Amino acid sequence: MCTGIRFSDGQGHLYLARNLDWTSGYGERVVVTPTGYRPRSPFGAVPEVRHAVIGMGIVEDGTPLYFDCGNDAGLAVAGLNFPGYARYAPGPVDGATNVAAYELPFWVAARFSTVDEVEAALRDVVVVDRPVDERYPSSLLHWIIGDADRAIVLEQTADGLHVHDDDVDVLANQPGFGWHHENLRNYLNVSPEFPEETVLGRAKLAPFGSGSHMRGVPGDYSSPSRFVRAAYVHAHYPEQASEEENVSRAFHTLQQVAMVDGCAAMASGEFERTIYTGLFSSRTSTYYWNTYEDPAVRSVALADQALDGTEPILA
Ligand SMILES: C[C@H](CCC(=O)NCCS(=O)(=O)O)[C@H]1CC[C@H]2[C@@H]3[C@H](O)C[C@@H]4C[C@H](O)CC[C@]4(C)[C@H]3C[C@H](O)[C@]12C
Repeated sequence: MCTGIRFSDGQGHLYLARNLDWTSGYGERVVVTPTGYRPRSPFGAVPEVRHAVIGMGIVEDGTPLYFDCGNDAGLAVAGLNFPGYARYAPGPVDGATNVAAYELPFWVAARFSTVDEVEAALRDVVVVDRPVDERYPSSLLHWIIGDADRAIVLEQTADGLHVHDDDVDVLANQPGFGWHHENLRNYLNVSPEFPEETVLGRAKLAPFGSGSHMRGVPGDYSSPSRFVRAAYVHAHYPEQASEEENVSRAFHTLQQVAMVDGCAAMASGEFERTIYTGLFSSRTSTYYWNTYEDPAVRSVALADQALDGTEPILA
């Protein structure tokens, strides 16, 4: 499973981070796409690269396939599994902006600067089931898209394309965002406060300690539970000022919903684990990540790459 979060430092910078939870990786690396790259966009949705893009992904036959990425304008996006709900058009629709499912993150980051711009462009968009090749059929995803001000969630289901205002800045997997948001109303009782001593019959009861009012925040790895837990931790994390503090914030928050080997099997019997945690910071246009095997955080800054090239760079 996967979980994504968006936040800001209060100084106009975006941080968008995600866990990628799966049984194994795809050989993903940090991929930088320079503005000189000429996209082979199947329906012409990405005619050019207006903004240099950095994120985690693979490069298939010269085409960058991003799992999550950000751009030099401070906009970022992450794709999370949405099986059972995501439904793409079987082919391009006349008069629409047809975006192949695999290029959706790239379409966002290469073309736009703000969530407002993406939201306006989405009015004409149809997400199309056009795989990049036979090796990689379209993945069934939904997407969180964020800038320094806000986040939206994009879901294309049987009844069309939906854009949700993500006012909790969190996304997990199934079911849809609307369900997850409504479900938060089951958790109005949880808070970070230290509980008052209480009286039950003739007994005076004191709390066991701090965190007692968090009782009820679900601890399991299911998507609804991760959504609630991430929303709780994320909403209560105090705003941070420096880049280092915000990087620390992202990794600590996502650690709360990270999957540990051996705990949650898929139908195949293989266990899911957090393959990597990735973070895009618009303050420094840097991608930070760590992996299940190596928890040390590494980083690649866009500014250190040759941004005048014509091919995606495996950084
Ligand atoms: C498996 C990843 C999602 C992880 C996740 O959300 N798991 C949830 C598990 S569960 O259902 O809720 O049980 C997704 C996220 C981004 C996806 C990749 C990106 O979309 C880029 C390409 C797109 C190609 O069509 C398929 C390969 C691929 C390289 C995708 C493989 C895979 O589907 C990825 C890596």
